[in-house]
Amino acid sequence: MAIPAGRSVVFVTGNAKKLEEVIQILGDKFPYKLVSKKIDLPEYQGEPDEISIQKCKEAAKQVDGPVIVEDTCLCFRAMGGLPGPYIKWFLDKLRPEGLYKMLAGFEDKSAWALCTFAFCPGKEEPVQLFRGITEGHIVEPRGPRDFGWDPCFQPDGFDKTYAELPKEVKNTISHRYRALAAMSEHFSSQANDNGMPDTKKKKQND
Ligand SMILES: O=c1nc[nH]c2c1ncn2[C@H]1C[C@H](O)[C@@H](COP(=O)(O)OP(=O)(O)OP(=O)(O)O)O1
Ligand SMILES: [Mg+2]
Repeated sequence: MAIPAGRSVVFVTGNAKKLEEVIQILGDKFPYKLVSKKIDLPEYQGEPDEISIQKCKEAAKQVDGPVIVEDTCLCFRAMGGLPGPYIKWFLDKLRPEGLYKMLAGFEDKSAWALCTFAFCPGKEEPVQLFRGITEGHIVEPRGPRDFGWDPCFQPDGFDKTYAELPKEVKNTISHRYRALAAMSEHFSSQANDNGMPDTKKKKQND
């Protein structure tokens, strides 16, 4: 579903750190103006895709226009993917230390972070999903405490936790970066199809 180029899209989130990363990652790569709106949407239950669709439909209803929402899961392999979408409550009660201790009885400390962006052009319209996954391990917390479970997630290929990594590094390998790359790519090619200049096509025709 296309929206006219130059139009704005509302990113609905109650999480200021999420918003900060989205702005840093997108830079000027996104063809629409992103306007943020702080609404604490309900924490739905179910499979990640279904949660993101419900969350996005509710946002579109409240905003009554094009919206984007995002939902983040932290999934422990030894626990069949849990806490997954319920990580917010686990983090809230257990802090990163407790998340690490949850895996004490398991040899497998591997985990993946899943980010799902959902876009809906307006209420009663279908929702489109864009996903990003980063694999890693749950470790004893290290690094600054300014963003959620970052201190206890160490992405594969690094000896630092998300919290210890410079923001510029996290933002080029993260679950959020990957999901945003998929979404940006989709909208950029769509913007091109809608008459915006496409340098590649032009060159081929020259
Ligand atoms: O990159 C991240 N690094 C560390 N922690 C993170 C990250 N991304 C989300 N988080 C935390 C926030 C919340 O405790 C839970 C996801 O829950 P989630 O519902 O997606 O976020 P939220 O309720 O804070 O904001 P929103 O209003 O967009 O739903 O994991
Ligand atoms: Mg939430």
